[in-house]
Amino acid sequence: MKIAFLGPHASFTQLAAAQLFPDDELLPQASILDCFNAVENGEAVKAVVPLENSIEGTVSMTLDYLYKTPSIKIEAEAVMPIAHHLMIHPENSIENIERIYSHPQALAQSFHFLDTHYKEIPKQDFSSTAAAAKFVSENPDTPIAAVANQFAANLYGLKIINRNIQDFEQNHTRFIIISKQQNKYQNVQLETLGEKSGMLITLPEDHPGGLHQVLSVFAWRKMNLSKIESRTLKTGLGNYFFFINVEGPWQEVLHGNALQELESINVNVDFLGNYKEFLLES
Ligand SMILES: O=C(O)C(=O)C[C@]1(C(=O)O)C=C[C@@H](O)C=C1
Repeated sequence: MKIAFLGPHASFTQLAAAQLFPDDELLPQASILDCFNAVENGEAVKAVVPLENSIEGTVSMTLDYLYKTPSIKIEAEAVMPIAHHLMIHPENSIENIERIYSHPQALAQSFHFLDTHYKEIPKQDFSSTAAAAKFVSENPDTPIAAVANQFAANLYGLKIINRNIQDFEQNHTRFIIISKQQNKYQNVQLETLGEKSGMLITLPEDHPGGLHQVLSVFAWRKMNLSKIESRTLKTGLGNYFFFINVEGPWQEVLHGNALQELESINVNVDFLGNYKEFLLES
């Protein structure tokens, strides 16, 4: 089976995908959008993409494409510890470094470290941590560094200058498996952390108590929400959709009726699936 992931090789997303799909063919993609497109056009059956980080919060691109591509659902979540290292080409010296490249999430997760120790050096966004490491390895004559993981340093032959530069010790990223089927991904080798449902909700129009009405549908059924995040609809300031997680197994009648009740008050619901959350190794 073909599994797309945000590449290139040695990205954090690949480390997650390799643990979730050890026997499948992993297809590196240049961006999160390309991962969604690969699933949408059938080039890959599933994809692994980042959804949320414990320091930096939601990966907004993933949320946006979940909203924009209603045919794509979630099969599982997987949480992985994240450790960032600053690395250079072994022929270079850190004293000469003029620019630090990485994925915006990684630069943000290491912001205070980089600001304290390398304040004067400009930081530049790259499509992934691994792409930044690869670029550094391919340009030995350019005085640049990358923030990436240990596997990227090994694969691209880079020298680690500073280890574990993430600003908080507890740094975890939540990845999701997306696909067009509403299959339940199972894996008895991995530790299961829990079960939840994901949905995207759009309110009909702005009116007093609109969100309260939605929340009350969950509240009186004792459906526990573990996440609610608003994201701009891009149709004008103040227009949002909501990503909601409901904890626990899906109960057809009770929970199914909740969705019907939401639709009866003209709330648009895109149910993304009921799925398990797994724990991965770093
Ligand atoms: O750049 C990578 O290596 C990725 O896999 C992306 C990503 C992200 O978007 O959150 C994944 C995990 C880390 O949080 C940093 C970057």
